[in-house]
Amino acid sequence: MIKIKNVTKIYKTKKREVLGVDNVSLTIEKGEIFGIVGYSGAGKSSLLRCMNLLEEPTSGSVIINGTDLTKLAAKELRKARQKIGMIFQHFYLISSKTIIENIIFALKAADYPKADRVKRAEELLQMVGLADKRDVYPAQLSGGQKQRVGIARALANNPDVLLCDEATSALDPSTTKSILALLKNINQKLGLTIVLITHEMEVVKEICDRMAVMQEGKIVEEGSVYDIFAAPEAELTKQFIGDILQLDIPEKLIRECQGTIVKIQFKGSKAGETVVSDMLQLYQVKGNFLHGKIEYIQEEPLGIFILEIIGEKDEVAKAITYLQERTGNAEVMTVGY
Ligand SMILES: Nc1ncnc2c1ncn2[C@@H]1O[C@H](COP(=O)(O)OP(=O)(O)OP(=O)(O)O)[C@@H](O)[C@H]1O
Repeated sequence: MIKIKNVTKIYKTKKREVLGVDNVSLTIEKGEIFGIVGYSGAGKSSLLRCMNLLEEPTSGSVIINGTDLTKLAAKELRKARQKIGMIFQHFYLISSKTIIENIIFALKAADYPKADRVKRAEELLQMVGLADKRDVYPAQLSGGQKQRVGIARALANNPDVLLCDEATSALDPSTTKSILALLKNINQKLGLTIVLITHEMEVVKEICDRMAVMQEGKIVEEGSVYDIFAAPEAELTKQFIGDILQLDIPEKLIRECQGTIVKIQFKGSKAGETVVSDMLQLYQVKGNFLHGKIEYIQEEPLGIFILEIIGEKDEVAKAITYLQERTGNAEVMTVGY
């Protein structure tokens, strides 16, 4: 559906050249929600804006539904762009127009039949839960409501793709959740492909199917959100995930532990299994839970527990081997005995 092939974007300023996107290739399937994560300056916006040619790639191609946008003449490109909606962190609503007028404006720009514009705009407001705000001005709306208008406007022309540029970064956590839920709902109802860029791993965890991590213009890791959370490979990805899955235990508690401290990670259905109680029955050891949590990613559990194991050296070693075999992911943090 979206194929990015060897896209490079170099910005030429008076003094120097800046490499925004560095030879990125990426395929995003129809109907999926794809997240691109990275710190500020990583090249996320540049890459996203190359997807609808708001930024023209210096080299490489952007193929959407089989059409290479980089090869289109201006008129054809305008037409192709109508099938790519976009929402922004700062909404960009027209302050002198009411909510419905904002949407009608977008319909007009896309040559939507005049007689049907009001009906279509009302339908869109209904879809984003703002039917009652039809005639108010943007200044009278909260940030979350403004973003809902932004979404309605982006959907005006029945796009196939929705590009989201830090769409929730200006919103508080609970409004963020409601906007993400709306995006997910639209994705499922309309089969819309959504690409979002964010610096918040929480956003990706909440709604994305697959993701890529960007650094210095390049993609350093790519895969399903669950697999990346369960086993991140790149150092940067580990940092991002650490913010969510970090289990901090006070130093004092670690010092006071006599046993061996082990961190265990459970994937999928194993998160609910009785691995630890089985281990306690099989080996002459005692166990204390020091910390633990289960995150649900794509509705699949990913559990992390920190456990103190106390007993004779050999028994502890056997118990740890057992945990390793059962979970595939048991890491000794400090050795006790
Ligand atoms: N119009 C421009 N002119 C010159 N350099 C630019 C331009 N736009 C972006 N850059 C540079 O390209 C690099 C990538 O920027 P980009 O905005 O794509 O990153 P980002 O990951 O989206 O960061 P942020 O979240 O801060 O926007 C940065 O070094 C940035 O300074």
